[in-house]
Amino acid sequence: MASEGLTGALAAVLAGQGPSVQSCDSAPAGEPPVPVRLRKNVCYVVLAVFLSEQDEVLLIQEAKRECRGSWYLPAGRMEPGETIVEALQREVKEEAGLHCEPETLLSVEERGPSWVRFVFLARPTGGILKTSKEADAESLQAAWYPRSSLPTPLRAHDILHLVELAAQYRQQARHPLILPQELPCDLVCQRLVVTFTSTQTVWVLVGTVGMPHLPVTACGLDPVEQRGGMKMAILRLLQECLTLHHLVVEIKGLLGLQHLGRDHSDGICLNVLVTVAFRSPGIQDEPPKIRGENFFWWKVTEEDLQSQLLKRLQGSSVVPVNR
Ligand SMILES: C[C@@](O)(CCOP(=O)(O)OP(=O)(O)O)CC(=O)O
Ligand SMILES: [Mg+2]
Repeated sequence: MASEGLTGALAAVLAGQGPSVQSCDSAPAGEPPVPVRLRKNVCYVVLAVFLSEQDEVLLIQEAKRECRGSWYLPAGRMEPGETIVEALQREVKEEAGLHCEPETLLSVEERGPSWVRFVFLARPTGGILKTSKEADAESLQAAWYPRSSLPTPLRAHDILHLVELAAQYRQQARHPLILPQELPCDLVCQRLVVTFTSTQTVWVLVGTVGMPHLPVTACGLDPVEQRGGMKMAILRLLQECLTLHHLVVEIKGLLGLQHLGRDHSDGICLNVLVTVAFRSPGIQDEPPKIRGENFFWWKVTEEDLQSQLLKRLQGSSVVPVNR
């Protein structure tokens, strides 16, 4: 992929899209990564934050034995064969009685590659709010509560931060609207936009195996990568080409997310913005040296692309992961 191909791929990723994953530049040592299968070796969860113009939050009252009567945001585990948005709409309909449309990803949480939760800001588009008369195994009821006085008990307090994220996003959108791109993927993997910046110049790490491309790292489902979280796969790829001990690596967050779900393609590709910088202060005009032939630094010279990338970097204009 000559520079115009790379330019197109980077522009697509910055727009929340991106090419489908053809291969990986880094994978866990040993066995080739096993294809992911929902409800077998990976669990994906969807969760919706509805925040009305009156600053009210939609909560559901849980019916499950282990948390019966407690309140939570509409959320649930994805089922095989559905897209992420279909899962969100199904869970909201089952638990709150409403039809909805997602507005944007607000956050992605992961406890290693086998458990990933997609948090959306969403808006109701119809349906009838579920009352206690329609209580069933999915939920006892749903109700709107002022954000300043949510009901108790809550199933878990992790939703308080998510409600806050929604309120902040409504107040000032820190990133563009980002929704999953429906593209098939067999693995849990991450496409990296690894950047090095120096006085308004930005370089991006490019993989050279095959056509030049934005590098992709496969996440392992083994206990080591589970414990370390998805950042392990990013650090593994960077260690293969950079001397990390004199660099600071920061995983900024998501630019996009690719998943299909239909036709047994349960994998996901997270498009992740990463920065590398030298630990020692002082202006370093050139990016760190790359070991081997499998990667190079591509100086982004196309003006519009460079300014888009610098803007995203300076504003941390990404979907937070585990934050
Ligand atoms: C897993 C949660 O994020 C909540 C969503 O899972 P549910 O227990 O509500 O699953 P469903 O029965 O499919 O609705 C809570 C957690 O501890 O992660
Ligand atoms: Mg649920």
